[in-house]
Amino acid sequence: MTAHLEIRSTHRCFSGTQSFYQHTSEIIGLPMRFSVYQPPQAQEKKVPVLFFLAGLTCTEETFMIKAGAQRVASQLGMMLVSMDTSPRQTGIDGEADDWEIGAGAGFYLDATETPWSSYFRMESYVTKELYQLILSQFPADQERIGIFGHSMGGHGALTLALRNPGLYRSVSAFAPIAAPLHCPWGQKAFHHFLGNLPQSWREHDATALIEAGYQLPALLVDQGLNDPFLNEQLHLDRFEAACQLKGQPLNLRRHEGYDHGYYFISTFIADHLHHHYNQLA
Ligand SMILES: N[C@@H](CCC(=O)N[C@@H](CS)C(=O)NCC(=O)O)C(=O)O
Repeated sequence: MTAHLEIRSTHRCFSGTQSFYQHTSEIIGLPMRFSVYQPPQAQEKKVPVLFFLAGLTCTEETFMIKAGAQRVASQLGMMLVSMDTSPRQTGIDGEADDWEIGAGAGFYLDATETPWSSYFRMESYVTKELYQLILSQFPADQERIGIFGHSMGGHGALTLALRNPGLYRSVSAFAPIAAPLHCPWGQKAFHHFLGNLPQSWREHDATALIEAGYQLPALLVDQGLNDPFLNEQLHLDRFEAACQLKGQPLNLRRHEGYDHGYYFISTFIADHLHHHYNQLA
């Protein structure tokens, strides 16, 4: 069955097309929004696809507006897909009251705890429904699909790729929440969404998954050293140590002076697109 897509807006961009969509998600049970950049090459053939998972407080627009990724995506012929960071207007009490949990903060996992479990199923949404929708309704090359993300979305990119071997053939991250078991953002999200089950927390922690023997394609991770969240929330040192221990290839680049935001991301976005392009070749 072909899902009905409402086109909210569409724009010519670097000879390709930037569009914003809404559809009724079967997995979430509510309308969801996502965005797609189709490079000019997509008019003639199937192209590689990169899913970008954004961070706390972001929407399906943030990456497309702020990262400046379309110029290089147009040159390389890569499709870009981004999605909202959570279900919205679920009716769950207090859903939008706290920017660290709930609306804008779905953490790319399937909640098992009430009341969140009724709607907050971002892992299944991203890895199953949206993935299949992009393959079935866009000129996407199913052999060349990658994933990347920022902060909460960096955590999402790493964990979804780790938990679904073979689904994404290239992976990278900007300032990811790399060991959520050990930081306030992660502990709060896991407590609300997964309850107090230590094993299920470990199954959504990139560092713990690497320690448990899960593997990824060669990784690129960029991190600003002027990022106010680095020490308390991101814990890249733990992730780096796990990768070294397990022989996981990791190119972790630490950049003096850069902070957590999209000025940092836009500076290094071209390197990420080239990383994915080469991995997917
Ligand atoms: N709202 C938070 C900041 C949240 C934040 O930094 N979000 C990051 C992702 S974790 C982001 O990408 N924000 C959107 C933006 O920079 O445009 C605060 O005021 O401290």
